[in-house]
Amino acid sequence: MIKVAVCGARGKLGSALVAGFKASGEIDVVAEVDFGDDLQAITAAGAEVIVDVTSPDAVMGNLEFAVKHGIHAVVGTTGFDDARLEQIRAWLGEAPATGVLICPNFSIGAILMMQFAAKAAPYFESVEIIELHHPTKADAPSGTSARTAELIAAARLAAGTPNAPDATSVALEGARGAKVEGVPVHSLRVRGLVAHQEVIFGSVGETLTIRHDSMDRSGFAPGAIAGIKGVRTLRGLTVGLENVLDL
Ligand SMILES: NC(=O)C1=CN([C@@H]2O[C@H](COP(=O)(O)OP(=O)(O)OC[C@H]3O[C@@H](n4cnc5c(N)ncnc54)[C@H](OP(=O)(O)O)[C@@H]3O)[C@@H](O)[C@H]2O)C=CC1
Ligand SMILES: O=C(O)C1=N[C@H](C(=O)O)C[C@H](O)C1
Repeated sequence: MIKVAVCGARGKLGSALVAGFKASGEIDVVAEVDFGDDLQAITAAGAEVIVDVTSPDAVMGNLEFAVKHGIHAVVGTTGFDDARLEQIRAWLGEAPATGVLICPNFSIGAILMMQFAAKAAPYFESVEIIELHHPTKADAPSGTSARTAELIAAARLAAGTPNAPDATSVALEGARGAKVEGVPVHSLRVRGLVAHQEVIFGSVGETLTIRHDSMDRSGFAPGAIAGIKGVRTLRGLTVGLENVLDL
């Protein structure tokens, strides 16, 4: 049994993960921490790994605590940028035996969707992403869509794929989405949705749409467990659950 503390344990994702971890028989949830709770509960319980699923406002403080105490961290919280990643690397420089694994998406299906999108990316002229989420989400675009755009852009750059055609010369602000590494990302926030994404590719005469749907947050638990197992062998900062999966 791996001793795990969950930060954000009473949230939508956190409560689903705690239930999944307890049902797995592989994870011992030794601390369930939420807003206002003392982080010392994590060290007192002897946690080997912290799973952070809080908010963009809270996650950096929790990670600083984890790294300072030499506790590995698996991060489901989104809203990261280069400056935040650089800060985490700096903390980890002082804790060379500790690993932090940032997972913009824990769902195995979403990881495969991103991999398939990266594979398809050089073969089409156009690519745009639509991400659809519940309206209580803090960050836009989603961490998954930003990561997908980065993977697509890297694959197109490596293959020498030209920029996508776009004749737009007059547009309302936001009409063409947010550009992440040059890939337009369109964010929808709709009551009733959980987490969904479409990557739409096109060339003359054909399109390819790759879609993933999270219907229930229980679907995030198996990937989070793989992250917990994997992070114990990692050192430093790793971005992407695919790095600990045998895909
Ligand atoms: N990687 C993945 O696969 C997924 C990632 N996410 C990401 O996970 C994060 C959480 O999402 P979701 O569960 O929907 O959000 P919720 O708001 O439902 O849950 C967040 C929880 O964290 C608590 N919290 C806030 N600050 C702290 C703190 N300092 N210490 C401990 N707990 C704190 C909140 O408390 P309070 O409500 O009192 O503020 C709340 O209970 C988001 O960043 C989201 O994008 C979500 C789903 C999947
Ligand atoms: O906030 C959510 O709900 C989700 N957040 C993650 C993201 O920003 O990509 C993962 C998933 O899409 C659910």
